[in-house]
Amino acid sequence: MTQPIIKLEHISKSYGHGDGAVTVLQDLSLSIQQGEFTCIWGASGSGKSTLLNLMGLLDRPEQGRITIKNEAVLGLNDNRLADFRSRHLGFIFQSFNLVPVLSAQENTMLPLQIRGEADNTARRKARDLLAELGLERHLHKRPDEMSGGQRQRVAIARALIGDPDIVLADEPTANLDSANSDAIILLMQKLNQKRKVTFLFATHDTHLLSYAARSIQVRDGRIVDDRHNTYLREAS
Ligand SMILES: Nc1ncnc2c1ncn2[C@@H]1O[C@H](COP(=O)(O)OP(=O)(O)OP(=O)(O)O)[C@@H](O)[C@H]1O
Repeated sequence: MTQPIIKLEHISKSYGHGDGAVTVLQDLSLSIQQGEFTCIWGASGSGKSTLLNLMGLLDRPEQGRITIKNEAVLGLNDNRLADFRSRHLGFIFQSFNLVPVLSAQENTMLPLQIRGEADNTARRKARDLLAELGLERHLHKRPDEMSGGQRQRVAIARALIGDPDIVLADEPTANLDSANSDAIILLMQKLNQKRKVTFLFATHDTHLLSYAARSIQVRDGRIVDDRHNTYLREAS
């Protein structure tokens, strides 16, 4: 088997200090292969967001090793960590996290502008990607002029615009109705297959498990089940 794109080894994470400390993840180890489409699921409070935040380098564990793309990332200082994150990782959040005063196109091009890419190149790439996601008629709309499903598509475009190796999505469908939830997961699945981007999404919605090639169940900060899905639901 090839080297995993993400490797967590004996990770522990707690919040708070002293007597008030709560251990959320305990001695957790996990490997994700390049190109996998994985769902992390479990009840509210089981530790899914904490796990995703550690893999996304948004937080650090007290113990353990994290290796992403062969880099021992916990050894990086904050600047190099931020640089690694912007080059290799994309994020999608349940509340979309779009900038309210910017259009769909401007929201999408933001990560490229932060990287210093020329404005007209960033604008063109954002337009092409939004068109690929079916939003060609909404380029100039602000988030409050779009539906929840459309906003989440813009958020997906923003996560993908920088060509990340890995996209991490925390409850990406929590604010969507069930038809839009299915459509968003199918879109992520299609992008995973077409672009070979590694996708991980966290959910408490077991209905979405059938779309994931691999599902990992977390309970009380531990992995209690990890399986590959042989009857994958795909777009027809
Ligand atoms: N910043 C924090 N400070 C203190 N406790 C926290 C913090 N973040 C999370 N926790 C606690 O850690 C545990 C795991 O939380 P986490 O958000 O990872 O779970 P989750 O499975 O993603 O839940 P949800 O589906 O509700 O988002 C919970 O008991 C939560 O209360």
